[in-house]
Amino acid sequence: MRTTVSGAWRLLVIAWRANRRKTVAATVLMVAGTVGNPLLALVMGVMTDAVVSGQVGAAVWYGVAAAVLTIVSLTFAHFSQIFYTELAELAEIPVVRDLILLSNGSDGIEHQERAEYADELTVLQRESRGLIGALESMFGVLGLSLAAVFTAILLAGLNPVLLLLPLAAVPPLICGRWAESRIDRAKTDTAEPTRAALNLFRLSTSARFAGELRVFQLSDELRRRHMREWQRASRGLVRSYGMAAAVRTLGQVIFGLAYVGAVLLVVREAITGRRTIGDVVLVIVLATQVNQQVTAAVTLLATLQRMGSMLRRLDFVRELVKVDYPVPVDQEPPARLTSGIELQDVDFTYPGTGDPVLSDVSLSLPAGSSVAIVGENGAGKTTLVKLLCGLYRPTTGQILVDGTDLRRIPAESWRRHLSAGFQDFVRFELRAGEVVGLGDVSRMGDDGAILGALSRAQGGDVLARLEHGLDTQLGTSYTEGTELSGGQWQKLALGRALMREAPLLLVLDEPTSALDPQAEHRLFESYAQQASQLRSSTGAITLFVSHRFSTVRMADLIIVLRDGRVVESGSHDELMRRGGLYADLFSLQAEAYR
Ligand SMILES: Nc1ncnc2c1ncn2[C@@H]1O[C@H](COP(=O)(O)OP(=O)(O)OP(=O)(O)O)[C@@H](O)[C@H]1O
Repeated sequence: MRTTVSGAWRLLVIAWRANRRKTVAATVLMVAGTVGNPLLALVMGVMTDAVVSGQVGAAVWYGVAAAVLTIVSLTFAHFSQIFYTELAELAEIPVVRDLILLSNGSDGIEHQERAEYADELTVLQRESRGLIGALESMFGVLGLSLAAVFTAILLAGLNPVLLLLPLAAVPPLICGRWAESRIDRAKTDTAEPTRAALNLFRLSTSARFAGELRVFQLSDELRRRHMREWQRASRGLVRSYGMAAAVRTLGQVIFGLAYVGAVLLVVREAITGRRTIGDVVLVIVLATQVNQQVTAAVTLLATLQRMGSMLRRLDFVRELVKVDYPVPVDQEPPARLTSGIELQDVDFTYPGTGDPVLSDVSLSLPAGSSVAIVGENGAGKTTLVKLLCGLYRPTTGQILVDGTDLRRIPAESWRRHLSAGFQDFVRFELRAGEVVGLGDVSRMGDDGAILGALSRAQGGDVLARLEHGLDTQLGTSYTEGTELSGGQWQKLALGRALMREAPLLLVLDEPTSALDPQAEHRLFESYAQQASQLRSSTGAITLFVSHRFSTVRMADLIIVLRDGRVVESGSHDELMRRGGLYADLFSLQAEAYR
């Protein structure tokens, strides 16, 4: 019950914040519409008595009143609907905004690895569309509560025993609530197969994967898997819907028996002359209305309960993404790096997994240096990059930025001083200028800055081929959209990474994997020039991950990772002289290119 009441209250607050005038109008119309019903029953009762006793004039007036009340009941609820549908559209915005913020607005991304978070988010995304129905229910319940009070007063006036009639409404209510919780539980239990099925659906319908799916003839296999997951989810849901329907029917049957009893009671009193025919009409109409009120209340309360659960889920996810800060977050990043970034005895294990991915990593990245990280697949390179970006926190050990624990620097501030290009970059389907400009939102409209970043990213050739230059709409989601090759998309992503001209740390995690070796080489040469300027202005560190040793050798410091541990570090010449893993890998690749 608490979920329903608090859900209704929160909905009212959401509606009020969305638009006060419309909230008041919707409430007044809805209340007037529903309260008209019990009044109509009263008028019909007295009208019947007037007819029976031959008072023609009074009977006509009562008839007119009954007609007016009927029109009010029928139309006001309808007009109210116009207001709350509009309200719901407005109210949905903050809820959706909350969902987006919860998915992407938190400091780290640990929570996104957690299954319970993903499950809750799946249900939330599905349920958030139910806001229109929920607002309707909230106003409906408001009107029904008032109507129920009126009805109870009228019934008590006839015979206090009839007050038991609204009480008979309790079993259907309890049954309805139980049914709704059962459905809610089933939704949580089936969130995982639902998510898997949706992912498979997206995979099967996205143009991006179409080529691979065709070549490997995977469409049947994906369809089979999709069907299996969907059936797994549906089985659980259908079972719960069936049980819920049976229990709801049981509640209605109990009420039906009470209804018949109430009518018989007043009919018997009328036969003995203690009640008028009008009273019989009144009780028949009122009892019918109580039945309608109860049926409506069960449905409306179920919707409200569902929305209450959704809002509670939102709170749960909000709690989940909250980071507890073991140290005070009270430092700002330096304006320029003087000593650099140091990792001290850093261990890291992904949340929910057992094996450490990084162990005992101690490193010093000097201010103004370019650093390359190399290692085999799965060695932990990307993980190290994510720790430096503050997307995860070390499980033990610490990262110091010019001597300050990174945990003491607010994530927001640190990110303002970072820039990054990732291997799995995002293909934003926007205008070309925006795709690059997103790297520094404050200068998104600055074509000069965008062109500068693109030229540093060696992306001038991509722009030259676009019909409307920076204004070209990209992506296949648009009729007019131009599709780019993987390497062209990557050059724009690189441009995005180079939009911020004075970051303290620039991270390039295999940002050139889709480029040919010459393009990658040219890019890093050009970047090396820029880096030397940055070195003197901000002491920036450039950290890049690459499997191409012709690029790696240009770095001031090369770090070699193996199984999450640093096995070697030094300049190219030092590492070659040492003749260890780096020298082996370098020679192997040089051989292959010969
Ligand atoms: N989100 C995650 N949750 C759990 N384990 C993960 C996650 N991401 C990576 N791992 C594991 O951490 C290890 C290191 O992965 P990481 O991506 O850091 O390697 P990498 O050196 O960048 O590899 P590659 O060269 O293939 O990109 C791998 O064993 C991987 O399975």
